[in-house]
Amino acid sequence: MNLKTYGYTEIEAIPDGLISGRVTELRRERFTVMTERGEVMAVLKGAFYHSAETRIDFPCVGDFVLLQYNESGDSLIVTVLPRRSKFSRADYSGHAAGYAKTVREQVVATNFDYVFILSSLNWDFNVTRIMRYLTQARQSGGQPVVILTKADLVEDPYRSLAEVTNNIPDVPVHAICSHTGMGLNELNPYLLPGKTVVFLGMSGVGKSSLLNALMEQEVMKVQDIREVDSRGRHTTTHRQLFMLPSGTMVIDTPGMRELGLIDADEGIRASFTDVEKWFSLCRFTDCRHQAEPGCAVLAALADGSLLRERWELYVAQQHENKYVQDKTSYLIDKRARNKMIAMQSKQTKKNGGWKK
Ligand SMILES: Nc1nc2c(ncn2[C@@H]2O[C@H](COP(=O)(O)OP(=O)(O)OP(=O)(O)O)[C@@H](O)[C@H]2O)c(=O)[nH]1
Ligand SMILES: [Zn+2]
Repeated sequence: MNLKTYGYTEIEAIPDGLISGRVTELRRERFTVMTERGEVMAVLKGAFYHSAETRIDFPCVGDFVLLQYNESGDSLIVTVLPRRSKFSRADYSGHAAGYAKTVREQVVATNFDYVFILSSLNWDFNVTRIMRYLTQARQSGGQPVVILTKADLVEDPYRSLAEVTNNIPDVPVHAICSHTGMGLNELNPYLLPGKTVVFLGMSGVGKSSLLNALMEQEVMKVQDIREVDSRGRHTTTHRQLFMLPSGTMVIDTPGMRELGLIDADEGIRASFTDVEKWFSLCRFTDCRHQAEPGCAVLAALADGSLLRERWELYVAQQHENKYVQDKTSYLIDKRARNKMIAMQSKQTKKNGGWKK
């Protein structure tokens, strides 16, 4: 096995006794690592737990690492090599978002080349949301590509496609259908050997379906969603870095999926300083900029110093933000609930199982 297949570029010198590898899976504290000697199981060297300042320093799926190879047991990961791109999410450690004492950063995927921003062409289609993801994608260090899914569900996918292109002319946009294979060949230029892709997008947009289509087999269970409310359910297999027949890798971690819901508040703020600067000039500090007397926003709109389209885009983004936040807290609650169920069933097992 040549690790170059996995996108590895040699660093200057690997210290004696160590070999390099790429993390393909992470379950609790155990790692599956692809190395030149094949796939190995590994754990972190103890020093990690003492020296790592935050969880950012811990390896995650996609990372290139150096490890002490162990023929008869778990190998030991000693170093994480520098990352060229990464996605991280806030780690609320099981607390509700508002109550978490310390929100730590947790890295969920690294060393990818492309970020496929998936957005469904069904009724849920929303350019503003795509732009939010774009902000996130750009911050990650990967190259964004917008993919409009479920092209079979609309009469004219190219109208929406044009709408996206008009708003973000510098990013490639493709319309696809994972069921019929329509448009999939347009993705070939990105799907090169040794390259790595991550998918970013709301639950139910068709990430699993696209992965299955590209794998040319079902590796990820797709469950029916009700198109009415677009809520999808997925059962993730445990593999997290997939090797496509084309030699391209796709990283699909649970964390990456949650990221599809996380608030890109900062990104929005940074791109709307021209709008938010008016807020401090309103007479009331809690001004909602709707009909309040002395509202600087309304005045700026009236005299043209703030463009109406700009204001509407801002309001739309805020709206979307709220929706995403609600969905995020739903997920956090769900995670906490699952944890509790797991703990309870562990306890039940300890006590000799369910009484018949
Ligand atoms: N009509 C149509 N439906 C699709 C297409 N791709 C996916 N779907 C459907 O959309 C639903 C959700 O698809 P998934 O692939 O599970 O979506 P996901 O993004 O993985 O969702 P999560 O696992 O919740 O993150 C399923 O019912 C799919 O059959 C498509 O190209 N056309
Ligand atoms: Zn105001």
